[in-house]
Amino acid sequence: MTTLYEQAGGAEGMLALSHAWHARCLADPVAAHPFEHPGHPEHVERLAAYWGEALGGPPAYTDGMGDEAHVSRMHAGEGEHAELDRACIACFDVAMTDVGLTTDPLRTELHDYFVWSTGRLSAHPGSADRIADDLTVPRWPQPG
Ligand code: HEM
Repeated sequence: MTTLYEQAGGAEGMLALSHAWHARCLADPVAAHPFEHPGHPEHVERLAAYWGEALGGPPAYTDGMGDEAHVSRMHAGEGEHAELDRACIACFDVAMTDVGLTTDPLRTELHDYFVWSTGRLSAHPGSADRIADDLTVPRWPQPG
């Protein structure tokens, strides 16, 4: 079976989508602020590696960049932010169009992955204290 990673253009496709999402967030009045502070200089590349791994590509993220506990903790403790989540999801949909991911079922699969992940990463609004060390990068589609 061809993975979503391959269908979306492999490493190059992930990088293009990550760039497009980041640019769309920065241009959005609601989604911009988390990304305006100076962050990791290779944020876009790291995000692309993570998405690729989650969508069936090689373990480019966990092979030296980080792990799921790190990603979960990075997004935890920010309080409730449903409006921000909706804005980031809308930016993701526009970013897919920007990079030519316009056909179904691929587009819907990627959208569903992003919505699901946003929900998971918003699950610890209070603090990162209860996030375990041994989490694995969740794959999409989920088995079963
Ligand atoms: C409401 C939506 C989201 C917001 C506001 C958000 C915000 C952020 C911020 C501020 C960073 C740090 C950027 C930097 O270092 O410059 C980050 C990093 C990251 N985010 Fe998100 N994020 C969101 C959704 C997601 C989703 C849905 C995923 C995965 C499917 C994800 C995966 C990651 C990864 C892998 C990193 C990089 C970790 C590293 O540097 O090792 N994020 N995010």
